Amino acid sequence: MIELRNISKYYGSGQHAVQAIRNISLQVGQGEIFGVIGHSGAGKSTLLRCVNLLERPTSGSVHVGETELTALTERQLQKQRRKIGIIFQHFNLLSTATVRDNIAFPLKLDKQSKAEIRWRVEELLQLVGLQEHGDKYPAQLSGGQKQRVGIARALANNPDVLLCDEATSALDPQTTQSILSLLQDINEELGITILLITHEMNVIRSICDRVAVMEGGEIVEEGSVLDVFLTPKHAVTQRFVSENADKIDFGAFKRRAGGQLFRIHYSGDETYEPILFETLKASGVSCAILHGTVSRIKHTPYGQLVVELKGEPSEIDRVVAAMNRDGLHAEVIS
Ligand SMILES: Nc1ncnc2c1ncn2[C@@H]1O[C@H](COP(=O)(O)OP(=O)(O)OP(=O)(O)O)[C@@H](O)[C@H]1O
Repeated sequence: MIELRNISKYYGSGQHAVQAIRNISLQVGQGEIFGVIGHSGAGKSTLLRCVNLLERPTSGSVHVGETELTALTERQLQKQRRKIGIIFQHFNLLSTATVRDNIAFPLKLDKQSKAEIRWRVEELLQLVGLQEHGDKYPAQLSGGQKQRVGIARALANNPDVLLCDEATSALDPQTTQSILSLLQDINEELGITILLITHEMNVIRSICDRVAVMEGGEIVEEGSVLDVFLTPKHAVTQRFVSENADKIDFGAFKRRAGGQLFRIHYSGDETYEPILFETLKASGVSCAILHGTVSRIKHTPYGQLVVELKGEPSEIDRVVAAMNRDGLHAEVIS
């Protein structure tokens, strides 16, 4: 649905030119939620704005659906842009217009009839859960409600693609989750492809299918969220993941004499299988659980245990090998 081919972007020229994007190629499939994560200045906003040509790449081509946007005239581009909705960190609402008028704005630009606009605005208000607030002004709304207006406005022309520019960065954690759920519902129910940029791993973990990690204008790592989150390879990715992972203070665990510490990871179906219990039952090894979590990466459960195993070393080796064979990932800590 979205394809960026070898795009580079310079701001300015000559000695003072800044290269914000360095030869990036990226593909986002239809119906995917694709996240781009990076620290401030990594080039995320520039990348996102290149997708609808709010920023024109200095070189390379941008394709959305069947159309190469970089080959269009300004007039043709205006028409194609209606198929690409965008929402912003600071909502960008018209402060002097009501919620209804904000949502109606792109429909008026599209010269739709008054009756059509009225009908569509009510439908969108319902979709984003703002039926009661249509006559209010943005200043009378909470941050989460303002972003719902932004989403309704972005969806007004039935776009194929929704671009989200740090859409939850100005919101508290609870409101963030409600907006992320709304985006996920929109993706699943309307089939809209979503490309979002964020500096929060939590956003990626909650709703994205795939992720690209940006640093210095380049993509340094890309893959399914599950793979990137569970086995991050690049140092930048590892930092993002560790900021979001639950911290374990290994020094705090009281050990029994002769005990050995292991960390056990699990994800997907294995999370709900009694593999640990069954493996231990058949052995002479005892187990104390010192720490445990089950979380979710989008729809996939994953988690980790820290356990202390005690028994004959050869029996412990056998237990660990059996767990690894049966779908857990056990590694010795000490
Ligand atoms: N309009 C501009 N003119 C000149 N330089 C710019 C412009 N916009 C961005 N840059 C520079 O391009 C680089 C990438 O910026 P960009 O805003 O794309 O990064 P970002 O990852 O989105 O950062 P942030 O999260 O802080 O917005 C930075 O070095 C930035 O200073």
